[in-house]
Amino acid sequence: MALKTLSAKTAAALDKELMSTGAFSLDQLMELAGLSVSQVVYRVHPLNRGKRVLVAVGPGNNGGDGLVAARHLCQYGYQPSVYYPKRPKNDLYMRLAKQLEALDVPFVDDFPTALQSTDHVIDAIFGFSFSGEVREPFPAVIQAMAETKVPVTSVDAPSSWDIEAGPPESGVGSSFHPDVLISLTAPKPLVKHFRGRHFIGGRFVAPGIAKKYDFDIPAYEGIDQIVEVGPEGLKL
Ligand SMILES: NC(=O)C1=CN([C@@H]2O[C@H](COP(=O)(O)OP(=O)(O)OC[C@H]3O[C@@H](n4cnc5c(N)ncnc54)[C@H](OP(=O)(O)O)[C@@H]3O)[C@@H](O)[C@H]2O)[C@@H](O)CC1
Ligand SMILES: [K+]
Repeated sequence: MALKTLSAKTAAALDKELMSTGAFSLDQLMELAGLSVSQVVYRVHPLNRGKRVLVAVGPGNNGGDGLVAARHLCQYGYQPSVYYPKRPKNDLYMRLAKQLEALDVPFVDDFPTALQSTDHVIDAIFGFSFSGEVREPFPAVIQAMAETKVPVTSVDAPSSWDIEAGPPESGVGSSFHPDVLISLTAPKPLVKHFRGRHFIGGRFVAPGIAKKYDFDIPAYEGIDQIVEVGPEGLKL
């Protein structure tokens, strides 16, 4: 049986609820989301496969998850570098960037060049609030991720895919098929077009909230922040 999915609209409503009646702060949710992303990378790409991880960071909370993941990966012994071309002047994102600077994590300006000397990529450009055509400077970044042979892990959604409909039929993103996807709290409808390794993360949802929004909390084991599920979100 396939796991239930959350539309973009429902995912945004759930996010709001977690931070209102759920009493979480955004920092808390992002920390746990980013921690789960770092655990996926550790699972699919252990240190002995190469320590260099390039993180593509977008302007919203999906990007914030990427910044948090970069920090945890650095603490695990990886050598992350961060491409972060659009930096909103928002206290939370500025603090996350500063925490990386304190760890001497390099920020790179040229994504396609950085891609030539990395072992793994994290796509934290857009999540459930993405819509429309990809705007500058991201089309070339998405294209580079589509063409590279380096494995790519996408956070919550393959960036440029429509949250409901999946990959665009033509143009930017139409040939972007990441190797790994981590869906946060629950898969989005686009997952039916995804054929790689699929994980669920974001171990912070109370059963009452999952019931209200009609999705399943996966069976996390032990101290894991992630659960691997099968193609299309089928339970393994
Ligand atoms: N509850 C959970 O599970 C949690 C979820 N979390 C994470 O939050 C993510 C959702 O974050 P989010 O709502 O901030 O939006 P996100 O997807 O990062 O993108 C918005 C940015 O992209 C931009 N943009 C949009 N379209 C564009 C285009 N065509 N071309 C170019 N730019 C475009 C848009 O720009 P704007 O339209 O405002 O100009 C805005 O700046 C979610 O997927 C998950 O990863 C965790 O952090 C916490 C717990
Ligand atoms: K993404």
